[in-house]
Amino acid sequence: MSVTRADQVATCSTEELHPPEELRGSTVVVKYGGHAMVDPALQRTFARDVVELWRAGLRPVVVHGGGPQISAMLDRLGLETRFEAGLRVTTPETMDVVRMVLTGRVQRELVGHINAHGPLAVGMTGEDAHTMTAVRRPAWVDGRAVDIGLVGDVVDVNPRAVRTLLEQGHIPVVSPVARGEDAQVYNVNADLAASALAVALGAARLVVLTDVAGLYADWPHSTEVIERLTVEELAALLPRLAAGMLPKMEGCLRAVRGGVRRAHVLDGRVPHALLRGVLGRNSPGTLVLPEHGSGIPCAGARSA
Ligand SMILES: Nc1ncnc2c1ncn2[C@@H]1O[C@H](COP(=O)(O)OP(=O)(O)O)[C@@H](O)[C@H]1O
Ligand SMILES: CC(=O)N[C@@H](CCC(=O)OP(=O)(O)O)C(=O)O
Repeated sequence: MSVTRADQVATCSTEELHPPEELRGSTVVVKYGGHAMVDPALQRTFARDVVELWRAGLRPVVVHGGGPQISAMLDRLGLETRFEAGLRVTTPETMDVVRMVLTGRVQRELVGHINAHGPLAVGMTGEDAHTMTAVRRPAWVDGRAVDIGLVGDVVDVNPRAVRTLLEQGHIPVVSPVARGEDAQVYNVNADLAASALAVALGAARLVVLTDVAGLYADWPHSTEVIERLTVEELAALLPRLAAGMLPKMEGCLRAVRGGVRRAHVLDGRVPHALLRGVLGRNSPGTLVLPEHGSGIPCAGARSA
């Protein structure tokens, strides 16, 4: 599988990895998952890649996760961690911790790593300038709606603040917290927040960095990665997906259906996966494409 080839990007620069013409000036939304932030060195490499994309003339927007970091803090505080269908059951007490860890810690660290290269990154949350409006959502478990507390689904995005930052040459780093019409603050899954923002910004790409090589065709029994699939194929597969991949692939589906030209799930543990995924020609991972017939899930699978 192409993980070894992805490693080779460590030696590449944007001189060697030119953005395709159609990507110049385009917005690329990058979702950086908490599980991919495995060590500070990798986070610094990620930040450098984001800056390389910016230098190559693209307009990157980072939406970060932090699920494992939130769970670790809840554990330290003696609070329970529980997920339903890949979404955290969020009490008001949990919400305080979610907000504190995401915007007070994870976002600050990423902004710091990017700004080691210049005054580029500006951190914000979906609450700021009413960028994301959410409504309370249940989790669907075995066809049944389960109350999971203060979890929100983004129903409206006002991209003005993010656009202004992009126009001024900044790199927005967005925490997945949103405000409701009821002024309640909601915990939003980062994959779904990234997807909603990508659609509202008219992004050319949604890139999702996680801790696996892509969408496995038969997880957890095999590590065969589905290379590419269409939205129709993904919609058919979605009900069979397990937690973790469920919100991620739902986010990819919503993004491509909403006009994003491609969504790409990549292994964020591989150094420079982002640069290779956006600028390289034969990137590993799983691609979700709009056109019918551009991929067949299992026939397009390869082993990790
Ligand atoms: N079909 C699948 N293919 C790959 N990973 C899967 C699949 N189904 C469930 N998973 C799980 O989803 C996880 C990635 O989601 P998650 O833990 O939420 O990561 P992140 O922090 O990047 O959002 C993987 O580590 C794996 O355990
Ligand atoms: C509702 C919900 O589940 N929210 C997520 C928000 C963070 C997130 O999505 O982080 P990852 O991308 O690292 O999983 C949570 O509380 O964990």
